[in-house]
Parts: sequence; structure tokens; C-alpha cells
Amino acid sequence: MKIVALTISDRASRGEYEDLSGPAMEAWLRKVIASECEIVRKIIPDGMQSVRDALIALCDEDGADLVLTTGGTGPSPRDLTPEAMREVITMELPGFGELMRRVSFEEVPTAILSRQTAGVRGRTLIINVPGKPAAIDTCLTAVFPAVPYCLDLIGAGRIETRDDVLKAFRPKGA
Ligand SMILES: Nc1ncnc2c1ncn2[C@@H]1O[C@H](COP(=O)(O)OP(=O)(O)OP(=O)(O)O)[C@@H](O)[C@H]1O
Ligand SMILES: Nc1nc2c(c(=O)[nH]1)N[C@H]1C(S)=C(S)[C@@H](COP(=O)(O)O)O[C@H]1N2
Repeated sequence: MKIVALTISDRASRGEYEDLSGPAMEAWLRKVIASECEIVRKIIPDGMQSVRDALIALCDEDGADLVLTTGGTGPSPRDLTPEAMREVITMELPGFGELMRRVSFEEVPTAILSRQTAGVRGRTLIINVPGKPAAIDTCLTAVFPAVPYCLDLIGAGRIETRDDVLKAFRPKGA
């Protein structure tokens, strides 16, 4: 199983500030996943071409099973992650974005500014998470319980989670 944490940020890709979200995603995954997995991090700038090319390469050449993007889902002109992803996926899974916005709204009213979503390209599941490091835990905790079954359905293989840890993360009332 190959998982990619893809940070999409102009400033982080230029080194203007340290990428905290990519490492936060990697740490979160290592805590929750029990199977042997390769987890790699990449940083790219915002933009249609940049995101589209990166996602196609990760899915079609690098054989990623799961790509978690962070950043570029907001209303700023350069925030084009969802639009670029829609050009490369074969089907969208809007439930991921709906749930992430819902649980995020309990923490920050600006959660509704994220156009985050998810989709499938071949046998790769791609999920958008907002760029703020604080968004990683909230969003992944909410949607990750659906990820193993989704990966199985699209033929990406099996992934085991540390259910005790995942349960501990489960949102209130879930
Ligand atoms: N990957 C990241 N690492 C650390 N901080 C981040 C990251 N992404 C966002 N932030 C924080 O959230 C703030 C605003 O989020 P925003 O998504 O606009 O950042 P960004 O996508 O890196 O911006 P840009 O792409 O214009 O450089 C940033 O100023 C930064 O403080
Ligand atoms: N859980 C969570 N969701 C969040 C946020 C956050 O801090 N935590 N930030 C919001 C804000 S301020 C913005 S602008 C949008 C989009 O952020 P992005 O452009 O970094 O993807 O995510 C929103 N969703």
C-alpha cells in the first residue's frame, strides 16, 4: 500500500514557511494504520497545471493507492485543488467533503470556505484536506473509517487500521 501526503502551497513550496501539514498527515497516518505501508510526502505549488500533473503522475506512474492533499481548497484565486482534481478523477465522492465540513464547522465557522472533496482515479482514492495543520486531525478522524472499505471497493488493496486508536478518534456520537 502506497500513501502520499501531498502539500499544495505556494509559500511552503517556495520555502517561505515550513510545511507543517504534510508532516502532521504522515504522523497521523502512522498512528492509525496497522498495515505495512509506504508513506511519502511531496510539496507542490497551487495551480491547475501543478495539481493536475502531480495527481496524474502519482496515480498513473507512481502507483499511489491513497493520496491525501492538504491546501488549496479555499476561495482564494490560487486555491484550485478541487477544480484540478475534478479534471483527473473518474468519479467524485462528495460525502467525504460533506462530512469534513460538518465536523470542521464544530471547530471553525470558516470551515464552509473549504471546497474540499474526494474522488477516484483508477485504483487511487484522492481526498482533499484543508491546508491548516489544525484541520488534519479533525478531517481525517471523521472520514478515515470509510477509507479501508473504499480502497477495497476500487481494487486498491487492503489496509488495516488500529481500530482501538481509530475508535478513540471517532467523533462524538459516531
Ligand atoms: N502546509 C502548511 N504548513 C504550515 N502552515 C500552513 C500550511 N498550509 C496552510 N498553513 C497556514 O494556514 C495559513 C493560510 O492557509 P493557506 O491555505 O492560505 O496557506 P497556503 O495554502 O500555504 O497559502 P499559499 O498557497 O498562498 O502560500 C498559512 O498562512 C499558514 O499559516
Ligand atoms: N478543520 C478545519 N477546517 C478548515 C479550517 C481549519 O482551520 N480547520 N480552515 C478553514 C479555512 S480558514 C479555509 S480558507 C478553508 C480552505 O483552506 P485551504 O485553502 O488551506 O485548503 O478551510 C477551512 N476549513
